[in-house]
Parts: sequence; C-alpha cells; structure tokens
Amino acid sequence: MTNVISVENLTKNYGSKTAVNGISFSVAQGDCFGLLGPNGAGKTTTIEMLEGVLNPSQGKISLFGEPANKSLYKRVGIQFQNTALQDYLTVIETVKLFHALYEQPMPLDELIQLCALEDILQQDARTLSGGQRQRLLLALALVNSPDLVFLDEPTTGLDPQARRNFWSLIEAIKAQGRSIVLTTHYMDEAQVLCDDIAIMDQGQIIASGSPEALLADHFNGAVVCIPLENTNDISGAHSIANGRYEIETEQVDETIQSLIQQNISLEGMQVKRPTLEDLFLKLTGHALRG
Ligand SMILES: Nc1ncnc2c1ncn2[C@@H]1O[C@H](COP(=O)(O)OP(=O)(O)OP(=O)(O)O)[C@@H](O)[C@H]1O
Repeated sequence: MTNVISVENLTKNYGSKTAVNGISFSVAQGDCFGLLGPNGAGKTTTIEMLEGVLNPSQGKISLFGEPANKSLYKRVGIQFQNTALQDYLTVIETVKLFHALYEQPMPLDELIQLCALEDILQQDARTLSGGQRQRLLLALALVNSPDLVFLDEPTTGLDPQARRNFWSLIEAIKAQGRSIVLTTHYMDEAQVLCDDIAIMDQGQIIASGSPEALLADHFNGAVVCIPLENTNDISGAHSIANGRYEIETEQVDETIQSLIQQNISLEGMQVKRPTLEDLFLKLTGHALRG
C-alpha cells in the first residue's frame, strides 16, 4: 500500500530540550493514523513538523512519496490545536471567506453537510459551543478538499456527546478516502477511530501498530478489577491502578474462584478487556492522565 507519510529519525530540539527524539513511522493511504500520548509527549511538535509549520532539527519527511516540499501542501488540510476565529462573522461568512481562497475547493454544500454545519450557519463565531467551533474549524481544514488531513487534538475539552459527534465526522471524512493524522490523549478515541497508532512518551515512540495488534501483543485475555477497599492484599500477579487491583488473566473463572478462596469480597468487581490506556500504563509504569 502507498504511504502518504514516511518519517525517518525525526528530531526537534528546543535549545537543550529534545521535544521529539529520533522517531520513525509511516502512514498508509486512506488510514486514520493516531499519535497518542500524555501532555508534553511531543505530539504537537511532531504534527507541526509534518505540517511544514516547524523545521525539524534532524530527520526526513516524505509526503505522498516525495520529500516534503511546498507544492505538496496544496493536498493537505490542517486543523490546528488553537485557532482564532474572526469575531462578528457568522459561520457561513467564515466558511465562504476561506472557500474563496482556493481554485478548486470542496463544493460548499458538501462541506457544510460533511461538517454538520446546517443548523449554525447564521451563528456568530463568538456564540459557538466547543463542539460547534471544532466543526467549523474542521470545515476550514477541509475547504481545499485535501487528500491528507491533520487534526491536532480536535476533541480536547469537548463533552462526551460532542466528542462522539465529532468522531462520526472523522469517520465520514475517512469514508471519502482521505488520509487522516490525529493527535489525541484520549485512548478510547484512538481505539475507535485509528487504523494505526504510535504511542509517544517523552519525545519517543514507545509502541506502534494497529490498536488490536498492540493489545493482542501485550495482553492475554481479560483484566479482573477489584476495588482497593475490598482487601489489603491479593496473592498472585496483579497491578494497582485507578484505585483498584487489576489482575490480567486468561482464565477469568479460575481467577474469580481464587479471589473467593482468599475470602476477598467481589463487591464492585469488573471484568474488562484491556484498553490502550492499560497498555500505556503497562509500557510506562504511569497512568496517562495524572
Ligand atoms: N517552543 C518551544 N520551546 C521550548 N520547549 C517547547 C516548545 N514547544 C514545545 N516545547 C516542549 O516540548 C515538549 C513537547 O511538547 P508538545 O507540545 O509537542 O507536546 P504534546 O504531546 O503535543 O502535548 P499537549 O498534549 O500538551 O499538546 C514539552 O516538554 C514542551 O514543553
């Protein structure tokens, strides 16, 4: 499969601080690729080098099979993490302003429908909710009908409903065959949307692959979770996270039997499939948020 992005040994230094430390990865055409990691991991620095906004200190970036160069960015759309919108302009006025800048923009109706803007077209930019604002910024990123779209933490700060609504827009963009690079610190978001991910921590990629393959490689079976207040100790291998004992097991029945034999209360017990959040904890020894 053709790669829309190939990155080799990409590094960014800010003085003595190395924000991105020699990372390599590629993004296949038509995929949604997720760059994941906690605050300060180096996601924005990485995506801004891919977008041509920041110059790398070292390393190579290829876009659409060619060394990155200015003309290739015509095929790219960017939703930055922070963008100022013009006060007093309505949504439709803002979209039309950007639409007029391009020779071959996406048809206006298609853009409005794709980003679910129909109901807010006459709203002033200052009155938009977080989710509405992100939908407008997404429309501005798509206005040139890009083959490759960069979305930098597009759902940070949105409520769960708005996040899920935004996910369906990302799925619709992907269904049109556009490739997507998404940064997020929400592991559930990556698990739902991404074909491939790279988990970053402290400027490096600590794991990469499809979410399913990564979880299959690092976990067996399920995780049995018991609240900490149920007991002072549990025999056998376990970890402590999120205020509970977590026991990774291939034999859920036997594990629960063993807890009963140890006279440990099962009150509040959960059995769950491991998530990318669990993987991050396993790989780094610390939870993703705090
Ligand atoms: N202009 C800069 N000068 C100095 N250090 C910087 C600069 N920009 C980023 N950094 C540092 O580089 C590291 C990576 O930052 P970056 O913003 O890429 O992380 P991130 O994963 O995107 O985090 P967030 O989720 O908070 O956006 C951080 O330690 C940050 O403080």
